Amino acid sequence: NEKKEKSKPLINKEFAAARTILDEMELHEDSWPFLLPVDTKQFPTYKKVIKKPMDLSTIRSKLEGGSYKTKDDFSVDVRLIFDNCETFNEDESPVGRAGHNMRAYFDSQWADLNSS
Ligand SMILES: Cc1ncccc1N[C@@H](C)c1ccc2c(c1)OCCO2
Repeated sequence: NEKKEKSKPLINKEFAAARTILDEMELHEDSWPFLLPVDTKQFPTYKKVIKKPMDLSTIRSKLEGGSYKTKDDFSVDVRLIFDNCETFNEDESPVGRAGHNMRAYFDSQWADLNSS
């Protein structure tokens, strides 16, 4: 029977690439809704509706803290931000639009990284 494939450690090149994409996303003008965890006192229904909250500061802590074993683990958390955004926000709202813009930006950066 197949030995379970252990996930590879996030090698330095992958770590550096993920960090660069994260740096760029934090600087994007549309990142403001995603910089910090959603304040559940400000949005009391958020915790009930969104089962796995995620934001850029949490991803930063996980990346710097070695929580991601592969660059794809990192991308799963990034996409979770935008999926949560679509669940909770109207497409035509400021936050909804920002989420679509940020997802498109990430997808483009991610494609470049994976084509290089
Ligand atoms: C990504 C997201 N999804 C659902 C709800 C909130 C948020 N973001 C917060 C930062 C946020 C986004 C927009 C805001 C705000 C806070 O506070 C008041 C005015 O508008």
